[in-house]
Amino acid sequence: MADSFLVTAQILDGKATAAAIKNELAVRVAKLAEQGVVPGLGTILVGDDPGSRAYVAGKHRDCAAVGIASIEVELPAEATQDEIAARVVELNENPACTGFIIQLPLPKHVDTNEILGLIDPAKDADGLHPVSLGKLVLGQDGPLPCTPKGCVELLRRYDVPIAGAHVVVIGRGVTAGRPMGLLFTRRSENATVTQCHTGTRDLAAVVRTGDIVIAAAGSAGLITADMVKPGAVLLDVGISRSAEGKIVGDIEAAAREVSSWIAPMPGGIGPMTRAMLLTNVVEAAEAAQSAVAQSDQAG
Ligand SMILES: Nc1nc(=O)c2c([nH]1)NC[C@@H]1CN(c3ccc(C(=O)N[C@@H](CCC(=O)O)C(=O)O)cc3)C=[N+]21
Repeated sequence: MADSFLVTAQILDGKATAAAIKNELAVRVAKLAEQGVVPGLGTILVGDDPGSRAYVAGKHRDCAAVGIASIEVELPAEATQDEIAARVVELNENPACTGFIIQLPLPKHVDTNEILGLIDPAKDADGLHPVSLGKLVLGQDGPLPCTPKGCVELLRRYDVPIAGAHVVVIGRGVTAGRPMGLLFTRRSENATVTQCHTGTRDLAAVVRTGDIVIAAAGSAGLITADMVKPGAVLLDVGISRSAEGKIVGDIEAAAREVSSWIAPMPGGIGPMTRAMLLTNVVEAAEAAQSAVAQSDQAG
């Protein structure tokens, strides 16, 4: 009954969940340390966009909290393709760096795909290397893109059912929308996904069919309350800034009154994305360590 949802949605608290995940990771990092392994996250930041700088700083704070070492590479906005490529190769070869990311977007004069393709797939912490995305398509194990992985993890930790749900994704960007559809349609998630984008003819009609609506368009207030099926679960992934510099999501505030659960922006998927980056770094270090232990045993 629609009326039963005319109450404010319960919050999928990404900040609290990310904090719990970080506590779990700290234990795993301590175990690795006992075996002499210290995971190290590298970041490459090009230019001085204040938003990007703040995200990268947040990632390094997270690392410190969990016991992961961090390696910060910064380049000016004018850095050439070759200069950026050289720093990627450097991190590929640096044994202290077990995983790294290139903060996106890169300046316009840079060929982003070429740079992403230079990352050693074994050190791809973001799951955005073509090999990692290919593995996701093929159903092979590999690092998963952090934002979609964070969406699945948040829903799981609140016992929101995913299997069989109709998930409507709005957006097809490489970090969020595109891999979102790939993740939610895996056998292990088993959702039915409709991927919407700027070419979608009647967005409102499609969104209204969603049991779970994941808004990753980066268009402030795009999803309005009237588009939401009563009782739907909403994940707000889009990030824009208002004229006053406030963070605004893709989902208008009034939509909370019709939904059952919402991951708000901020406080929802952003912190989960960061927690999944740490998770990818720890998982890769654990996999490398157990491979070493096994070959030691084989003698
Ligand atoms: N290679 C690459 N990988 C990324 O994962 C990546 C990227 N490039 N470029 C930019 C986007 C954006 N992104 C965010 C992560 C966390 C928050 C986050 O934690 N936000 C807080 C608010 C932070 C604040 O107050 O500024 C929140 O939602 O509560 C936001 C945005 C990762 N991205």
